[in-house]
Amino acid sequence: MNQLEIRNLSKTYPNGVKALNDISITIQNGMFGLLGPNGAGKSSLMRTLAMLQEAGSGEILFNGQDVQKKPEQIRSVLGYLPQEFGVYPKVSALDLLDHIAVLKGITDAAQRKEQVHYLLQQTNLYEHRKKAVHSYSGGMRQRFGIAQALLGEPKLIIVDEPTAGLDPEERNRFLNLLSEIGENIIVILSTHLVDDVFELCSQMAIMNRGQILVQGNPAALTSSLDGKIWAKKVSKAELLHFKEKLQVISSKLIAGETLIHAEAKDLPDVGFEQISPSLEDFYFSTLTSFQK
Ligand SMILES: Nc1ncnc2c1ncn2[C@@H]1O[C@H](COP(=O)(O)OP(=O)(O)OP(=O)(O)O)[C@@H](O)[C@H]1O
Repeated sequence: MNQLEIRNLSKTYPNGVKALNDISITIQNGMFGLLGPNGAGKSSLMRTLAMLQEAGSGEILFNGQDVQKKPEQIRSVLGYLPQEFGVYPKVSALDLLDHIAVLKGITDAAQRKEQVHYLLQQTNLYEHRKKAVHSYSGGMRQRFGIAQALLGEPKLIIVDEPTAGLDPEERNRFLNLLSEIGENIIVILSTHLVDDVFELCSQMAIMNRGQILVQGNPAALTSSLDGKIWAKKVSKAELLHFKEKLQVISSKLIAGETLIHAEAKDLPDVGFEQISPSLEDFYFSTLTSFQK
């Protein structure tokens, strides 16, 4: 079992933005989802864990080893798929993967060939291996991103917003691939897509303004709201009224009508219907109570 321990991690950028504010969390094998709105600090945490930037203070331990004191030890067991993978040169997936494998220190040619071929197959890119990566679709590029992150058999994979811009079929294929990988290593998935976390992750945390607000198992966190979520379709005027009067956690336009979800122990008002909570309700409930 691998273990990543983050202790009292803080990071302030030179412009004064405190992107990480005393974060402590322990993560073990499996898929770990990190949810939070734009600007919450997810990417800052991912980049710090991937050792692309230094933390201001705090400790990161991987399997008991202090990562910041011995960065080369974690680099050798780390795979990282950034939010934007940059521009690909006009070379084939096969050649590019082979080249990245060399950079990752896999110097034995036979071993490299075996790993590159295996990963192209695992990510369903084998038949497209001779095509240039820059000609790939968004989903294929993301799968290529995972193939390169998996080179060197890492024990920790960090994936930042991987399904943004993918169509539903490509998204499914990508998520299935991630969940296969997540069985034996730690996979940290940073996203603002609540569904991705619910479908895939056994553990999760919600982050906002540089802090971890809550962590746990997605289904258990969701059921902590059992009996407390109420829904009603409302007009614009009613929306304002209810926002003042009740703990409205979300409002959504559905087929031209506004559907609100409110959190309350008992029936909040006439016309509200009790519904089973979703992880999205838990997410909005957490963010709403934090903002108050
Ligand atoms: N290099 C930087 N210099 C200064 N401020 C930064 C830098 N990178 C991020 N920030 C700021 O730090 C805060 C956290 O940003 P971060 O990108 O980590 O959030 P995020 O949760 O990943 O958001 P998003 O989903 O939009 O990527 C934001 O206020 C952002 O503007």
